[in-house]
Amino acid sequence: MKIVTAQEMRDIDRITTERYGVPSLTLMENAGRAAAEMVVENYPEARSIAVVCGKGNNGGDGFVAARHLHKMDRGVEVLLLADPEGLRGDAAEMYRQLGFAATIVKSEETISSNLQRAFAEADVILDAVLGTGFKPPVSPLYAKAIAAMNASKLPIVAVDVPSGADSDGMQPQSGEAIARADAAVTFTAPKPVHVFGDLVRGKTVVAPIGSPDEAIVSNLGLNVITPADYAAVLAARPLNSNKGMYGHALIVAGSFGKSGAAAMAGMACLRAGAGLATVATPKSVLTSVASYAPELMTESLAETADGTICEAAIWAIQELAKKMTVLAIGPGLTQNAETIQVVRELVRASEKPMVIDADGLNALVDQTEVLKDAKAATIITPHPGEMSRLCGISTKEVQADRVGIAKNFAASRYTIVVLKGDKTVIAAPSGETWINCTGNPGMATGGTGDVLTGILTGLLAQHPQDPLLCAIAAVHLHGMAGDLGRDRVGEISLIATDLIHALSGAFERAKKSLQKPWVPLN
Ligand SMILES: NC(=O)C1=CN([C@@H]2O[C@H](COP(=O)(O)OP(=O)(O)OC[C@H]3O[C@@H](n4cnc5c(N)ncnc54)[C@H](OP(=O)(O)O)[C@@H]3O)[C@@H](O)[C@H]2O)[C@@H](O)CC1
Ligand SMILES: [K+]
Repeated sequence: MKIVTAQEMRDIDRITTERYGVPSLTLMENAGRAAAEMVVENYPEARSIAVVCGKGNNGGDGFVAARHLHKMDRGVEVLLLADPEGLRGDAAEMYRQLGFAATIVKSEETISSNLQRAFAEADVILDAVLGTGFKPPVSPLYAKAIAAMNASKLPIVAVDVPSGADSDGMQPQSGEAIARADAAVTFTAPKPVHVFGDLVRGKTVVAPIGSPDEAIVSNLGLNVITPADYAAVLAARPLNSNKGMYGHALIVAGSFGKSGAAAMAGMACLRAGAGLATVATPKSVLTSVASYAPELMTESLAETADGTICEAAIWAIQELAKKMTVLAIGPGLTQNAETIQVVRELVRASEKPMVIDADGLNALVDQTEVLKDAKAATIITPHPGEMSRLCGISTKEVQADRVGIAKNFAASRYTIVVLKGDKTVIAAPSGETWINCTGNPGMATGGTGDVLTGILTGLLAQHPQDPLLCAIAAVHLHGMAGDLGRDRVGEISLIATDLIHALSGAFERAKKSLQKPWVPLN
């Protein structure tokens, strides 16, 4: 789904009205109704809602939401931070249609006490003070309203953007003049703040309000991953399926002391739906990898004195690869000099799509040109530290421009880059760029990268012709599995195998969300 700027959103709304004949009042009606429905769905127990409205169209959405909440038998108090005579256009019309009296709160002296009084009787606040039309700094009256909302203990649902936030901001935002938000409902398409702002603690959803897909254009060149973007990966299988239809993945991984990385990648690959998964691993660790799960096939490789894959194994791996649909290389390999040579040779010679991770990437430092000459599609999955080594810059520099660095590398090395971390960036050689919003800090634990490699390889085994589709699906589902695992065991206790166990739930959640009118970003 495209990310659009505030100005692009205004253009989209205008074009929807002018070219497609959808009245702007209808857009506002749909937006406000979606906001009301979001409140009821997220807080079904809430009986009383305080709707705080500014004087622009964001406030207009608030009036519509208030009318619908009232119809849904909720107690509603509208707090209008302006003179009703000052309302214009659609907002003025929706104010007329409200059907009950609003509380006018426009004095700086009394606003705090007025809002406190209203919030004492409410269960939820709907924040419709400022949306995409906000120009900093926040006026003193609105600042007091935002401070009162933030000081309350109530959950806050943001209409469009949290009030006081910069819709177009590409970095995390914070500050007293920005409303905190526990959920947000935005319209038509997300704005940069919804993806990069780190302002909404819970769910952010995008509600379609009437703009056709053709009207949604953006020059930002950034997309956020939603299940609809990888629906092909979620499709039901034909009844006459056999395992040969879903690919055979070869995962070259593991070393003495790091058999778990190989096992986890293999199991995640199977759970992602690969028809068959074979883990090729040094001879001395084969038994521990194989004992992890009976479904996993294993191949024993010649090894160095340190228990890592040795150069003599290259021929065997290449022979194995001939029978495979896709390859993954990297988890738990170590940086043994001989093992590095194995990686370089495999990447150079592979004729099958390939996922390269972890020590597979470390082996390519100063050798990244080899990616450019690869015979088949490659997907690399570096964390910021690995990316910094590949690019020869500091991790800080990588983190300061994650999108730019990933895009440049993808375009210059003809590889798909999955730059991991909070808001994983996926960049394709074509310039197409995606951002992921699923996942949580609990996933900062050993092995979650191996699980991602496994999921990605498993999807690639099934869709070897579309590596970008597999990359966006794998990253989104991996984050979702992390969220489901977190919900079960908590952020602190989450470990990588929890993600493997939660992967089936992630598939189900993604499939279910295809049926819903609102598109969840996280
Ligand atoms: N057809 C559409 O367009 C649709 C739009 N939709 C909705 O409209 C929203 C955008 O509406 P918008 O453009 O009216 O801007 P909005 O966010 O309400 O803020 C502007 C108001 O705030 C004021 N203001 C500005 N800065 C300020 C400050 N620092 N401190 C204090 N005040 C400040 C500014 O005052 P002014 O500067 O004009 O005096 C003006 O009154 C969008 O987010 C979505 O929710 C949906 O209904 C779908 C259809
Ligand atoms: K708002």
